[in-house]
Amino acid sequence: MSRAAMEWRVGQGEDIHALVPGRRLVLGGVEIAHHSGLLGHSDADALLHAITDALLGAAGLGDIGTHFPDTDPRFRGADSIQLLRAALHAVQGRGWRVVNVDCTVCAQAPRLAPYRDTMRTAIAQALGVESERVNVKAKTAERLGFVGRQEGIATSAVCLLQREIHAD
Ligand SMILES: Nc1ccn([C@@H]2O[C@H](COP(=O)(O)O)[C@@H](O)[C@H]2O)c(=O)n1
Ligand SMILES: C[C@@]1(CO)OP(=O)(O)OP(=O)(O)OC[C@H]1O
Repeated sequence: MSRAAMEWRVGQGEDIHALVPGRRLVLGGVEIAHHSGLLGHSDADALLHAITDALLGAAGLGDIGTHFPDTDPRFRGADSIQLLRAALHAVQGRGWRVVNVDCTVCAQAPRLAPYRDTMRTAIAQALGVESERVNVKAKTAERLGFVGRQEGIATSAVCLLQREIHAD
């Protein structure tokens, strides 16, 4: 008879994109009203990219650029929710389920607090988990550095995965 036990893995992700006029600002799968948006090959959703890397990292599956290269025209203008779902599919294929995700957006502006619950819901839906397993935080950079000058936005995320292992 085999005995079931659990194993856990933690993963971490980060991302930085430049803020430029004439682009949409999309964070956590949510479009945010602002005079500038993030520059990138995809929709440049830096929050979802950090979460995608955290998931892939926890499962030992490399990083977002390996799975979705920015030289591939299929990902030009891509909806990062779809990239996150594809990464989740790969992670789930190895038997992992998401325990929780915590993430931070470092942006001098705009104020993100009004969007936090919508982002949380969108991320949880993409991951197929209850919203209470996802947490979204926002920080300014106290006007310091490239984030403080509103030249870019930086993000970070951690993710915990869990799976059953069978010991004979
Ligand atoms: N873009 C942002 C940045 C911050 N917030 C909220 O303000 C709080 C204080 O931020 P500090 O950087 O001064 O520590 C932070 O905890 C967030 O709730 C925000 O909404 N949008
Ligand atoms: C998402 C991808 C693919 O379109 O491109 P970007 O939107 O430029 O994002 P980045 O975080 O620089 O790298 C991951 C990519 O390969």
